[in-house]
Order: sequence, then structure tokens, then C-alpha cells
Amino acid sequence: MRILGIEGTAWAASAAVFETDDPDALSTETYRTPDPSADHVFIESNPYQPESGGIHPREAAEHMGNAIPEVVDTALAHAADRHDGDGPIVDGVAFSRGPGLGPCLRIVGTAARAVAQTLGVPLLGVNHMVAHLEIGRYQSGFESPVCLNASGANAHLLGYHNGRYRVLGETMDTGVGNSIDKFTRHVGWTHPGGPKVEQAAKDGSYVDLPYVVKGMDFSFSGIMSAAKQEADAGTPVEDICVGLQETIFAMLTEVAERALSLTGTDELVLGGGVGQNARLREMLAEMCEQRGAKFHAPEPRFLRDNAGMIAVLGARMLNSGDALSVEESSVDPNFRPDQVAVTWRGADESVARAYTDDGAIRGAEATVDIGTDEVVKRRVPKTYRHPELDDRLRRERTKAEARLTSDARRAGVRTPIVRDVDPIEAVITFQKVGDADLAERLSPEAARTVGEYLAKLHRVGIVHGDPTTRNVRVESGTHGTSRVFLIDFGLGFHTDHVEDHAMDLHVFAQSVEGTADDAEPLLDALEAGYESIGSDEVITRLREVESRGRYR
Ligand SMILES: C[C@@H](O)[C@H](NC(=O)OP(=O)(O)OC[C@H]1O[C@@H](n2cnc3c(N)ncnc32)[C@H](O)[C@@H]1O)C(=O)O
Ligand SMILES: Nc1ncnc2c1ncn2[C@@H]1O[C@H](COP(=O)(O)OP(=O)(O)OP(=O)(O)O)[C@@H](O)[C@H]1O
Ligand SMILES: [Fe+2]
Repeated sequence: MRILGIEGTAWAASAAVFETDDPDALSTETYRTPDPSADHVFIESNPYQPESGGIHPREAAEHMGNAIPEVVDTALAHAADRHDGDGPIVDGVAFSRGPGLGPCLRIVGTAARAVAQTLGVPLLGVNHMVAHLEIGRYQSGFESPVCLNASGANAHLLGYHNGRYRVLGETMDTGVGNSIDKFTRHVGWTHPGGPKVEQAAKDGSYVDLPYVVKGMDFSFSGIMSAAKQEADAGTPVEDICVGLQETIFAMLTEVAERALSLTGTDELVLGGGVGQNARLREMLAEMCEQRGAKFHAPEPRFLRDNAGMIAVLGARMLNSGDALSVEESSVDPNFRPDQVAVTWRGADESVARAYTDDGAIRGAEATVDIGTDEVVKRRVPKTYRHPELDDRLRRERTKAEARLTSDARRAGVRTPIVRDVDPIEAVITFQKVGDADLAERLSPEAARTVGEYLAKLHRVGIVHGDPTTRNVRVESGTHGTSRVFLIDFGLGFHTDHVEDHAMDLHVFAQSVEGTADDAEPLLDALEAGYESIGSDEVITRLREVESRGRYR
């Protein structure tokens, strides 16, 4: 099978030819690790380089108008060379349908339709974000990994469940590459800034910057303002670059680890242009090695925007009969990865794995030894993090967790009793509570209680910070009654901000959607529980958080 791919969502005008002698490796029925020697990928790209500032949509579209026909011609000439005579020179034309800049996407769509019609072959509309993560999954042969996409306009964690890619966590403001590029513009460097930050960081020393994760979500705006202020105050820019890399990439590594811990999977793949950064890859590889997980990052030509990843996913789509008619092939600048009906994967595959509790649990942050009536939680040093950052986080979180676990109980929420705290060693001894994590015992009744608990916390100005289905314990009593406990307050803090309260609900909802078969009744119960005690304003804000398009 031979597929032409076309990419042009923002800066890379790119065309590719993907050819495989092993089409079985594309299919879900004969699932197995692809044989890399059976594949051939040719990529021709022409990047748009803004003369000053960031990407200008109009200039980018002009670039696509000139460069797309050229790269497509080059790729088609290559396909013609490899063709042995019968039938059309490619079996299908795959193109980036979105997300991206509208004017650029329209040029890509027009080119793809023209080639597909001329050759009389199927048209394949690819979601660019799903392509960023499927390339790593295809190459690695991993069955059901957590996927971290670290690209320019986005940053998110995805896992496949029930026929779709679920967003397990994502940026609450700008994409990771765009955030870095904004800082480099501030200090007068040309676009793109990411590679320059990586280079400059080689000569700098670490400076502290704000570190913001909320469950598996995160945000970059605070750290970026702080970085700009440091630059204005005269801190050497190389030092800020070290601080930026250490902080941002530790955040991404932490949320990736939390997603592994939540889903129980032991496979991680990386995608997106920021994935070319060696320090990010090093942190992820180290984290995975330490928890016995497998990690795969594609080579740089498949990480940055490229048509190779579009062609490879197009081949899988064609293989599952997932072609588009010309009439329904319009582009979509806001195409979210969780909107894609995934036809090329088995309906019962899932990122969520059965959980084994063997007496010592490895969470995202800590190791937890489970005794008969006590548990000991140790925040062991994370060697992927800069030692200063690691010390700070372990100490702060241990103190916050001990204090908030007790504060929450006074607010009427069931939590384990704290028996001992050692903030220096970052160890807490708790009463053992519950007989399973909520992830194993999902029920609308328990979800309702979680809603009530969060409302009680918010009423006294406490945010949990990480209320996932693994941070709720359930104890079954006689006659079908059960008691519910909240644990793991390490990311908690005190605030009355509606946004932070809504984020607690959002984090819980995402953890349910990523792993439950029927999330709807659980989420309804969560909200009903919350509304019975908490403020409507928070639910209204939750709707807003959920609807935020993040492709800016
Ligand atoms: C929608 C689509 O157009 C968009 N594409 C995109 O953002 O291009 P991508 O190639 O995935 O990523 C580009 C970003 O990747 C950053 N980047 C490139 N090399 C880097 C490096 N060595 N270290 C850090 N960032 C790097 C650049 O600064 C830039 O912000 C996306 O995937 O979000
Ligand atoms: N007090 C407790 N009683 C019973 N089980 C507990 C208790 N505390 C923790 N556990 C078990 O240990 C697991 C990990 O604990 P915890 O969530 O506190 O660690 P973590 O490393 O912070 O995890 P993450 O950051 O991934 O949520 C829990 O999911 C739960 O199964
Ligand atoms: Fe991209």
C-alpha cells in the first residue's frame, strides 16, 4: 500500500509518501508490532519562517499557497518512481483536516481533493493531533499507551477508551511550544524559540519558577509571566531557559506519570514538535524506567509537523474503510482529538488496565506501603527533576497533604487520620481507609458523595487539587451501604477562586471519562451531589472550562 500525505496546519508545508509491504500491521484484526524494514517513508517539507514575531496567519497561508503544490509534486514524482506500472501511483490521499489555521487548512484540503480526484483514489481526512500520537504508537507497536502530545499549539495527554481518544489532561491556557515561543519573542529572539531555549540552557544555571499542575491538567501562563519578569529584572537569559525547561518539562513528566498511574498502563509515547527537546525526552525516559514502563519517542522528523505521520495514519484509515467523500471533506480549524471516531482500533481496546495491589503501590508521586491498618506514603526523590525543584515540591506537598487531610475532616469530609508526618523525609503515616479505589468500584452513589465532599471543601475555601478516581477510597458496608473517603491532598491549597473550584470538578470528570464505560450517570450524580451543597456559579464555570477551545 502506498499513501500520499499532505500537511499544512500552520508552519510546515509538507508532503510525504508512506509505503508498506506489510499492510497487516495496519489492521486491528491482526494486531502485531509493525516490521520497520517493511516501511518506506519519504517526506518533503518547506517551513514558513516569519521574519519577525510569531506566525502570522495571512503570511502562513501565502506560504502554503506557494509551497504546498511544490512539495506535493515532489512527493508524487517520488511515488511515480517507486510505482511498478499497474493502477494509480498512490492508493489514497491523506490530509490534515484540523486543527490548525483555517486559511492554511483550506489550501491543504483543496490540494488533497484535486490529487485524489485526478488519480481517482480515496480521500482520507486526518486529525493532526491524533496523527502526532499515532505515529509513535505505530512505530513502537505498543498496544494501548498513554500519549503525551507536546506540540506548539497544544499540550495534552490522551488515552484510547471505548472507540475514542479521551483527553486525560491538557493545558488550561496556551500550548507548550507557543508559551516558550512567547518568552523568546519577549527577549528578542526569532521564531521558533524552542530550539534556542534548548541551546541557551546548556550554559545556564537553574532559577525557580512557578510550578502549576492540577491533577493531570496544567497551565503555563503563571510561569511565563514570571520568566518575563525575571528577564526584565536582569536575570541572565540562559538561567531562565534552564528554569523554564526544568519546570515545564517536569510538569509534563509528572502529569504523564499520573496518567500512567491512573490508567494502570505501562506504555508511554511522545509526540509533537517540543518532543524534539532532548531534556524533555530524557526526563520522560527516566520516569518510565523508574516505574518499569516502556517509553517511545519517534525520531525528530516525525515529531515536528510533517506529512509522514499524516500518510501513516491515512493508511490505517484506508485499511479500515474510513474514507471521505469530497462533499463531506471540509476542514475544521477546531477539530478536537476526542471528536474522532477511531475506526482503525478495536472497540474493546483500552488504555485502562486491571489494577494489581500487591501491598506496595507506586502512585505518580509517592510509593505507598499498605499495612493492616496503616499506610506509609513516601515521596521518594524523583531523579528526573532538578534537585532544588524536587526538594521544594516534596516538602511543600507533604506539609500541604498532612494539613489539608485534617482540615478537610473538620469540614465534614471523610479522610484518613494522619498518624505521623516527617516533612524532611517527606513521609506521612495514615490510617488505612476503604477497601478499594473508586476506580474499581464506580457507582453513581459514590460519585454523588464525591460531589458533596468537593462542595463541602470549597465552602471552606479548600481545593483538593487532584480528585481522580484513584484518590477516592470506597468501603463497602453491610446492606449495600458504603463509605467514601478522599485521600491524597498533596496538590491541595486554600482559595475561594471559582475557577479553581470548577477545576476540581473538571479533574474528577476527566478521570471518569478516561476510564469508565458509561460516564454519563456518574457525572450527573457528581453534579447533583455538588449542587445540593455548593454554588451554581461553580457549575456554570465548569461548563465554560469544558467548552474552552484550546487551539489558539
Ligand atoms: C496545530 C498544529 O499546527 C500545531 N503544530 C505545531 O505546533 O508544530 P510542531 O512542529 O508540533 O511544534 C512546533 C513547536 O515546537 C517547538 N520546538 C521545536 N524544537 C524544540 C526544541 N528543541 N525544544 C523545545 N521546543 C521546540 C517550537 O518552538 C514550536 O513552538 C500543533 O500540533 O499544535
Ligand atoms: N489512607 C489510605 N488508605 C488506603 N489506601 C490508601 C491510602 N492512601 C493511599 N492508598 C492507596 O495508595 C494509592 C496511592 O496513594 P496516593 O494517591 O496518595 O499516592 P500518589 O503517589 O499521590 O498518587 P497520584 O499522585 O497518582 O494520585 C491510592 O490510590 C490508594 O489505593
Ligand atoms: Fe503539530
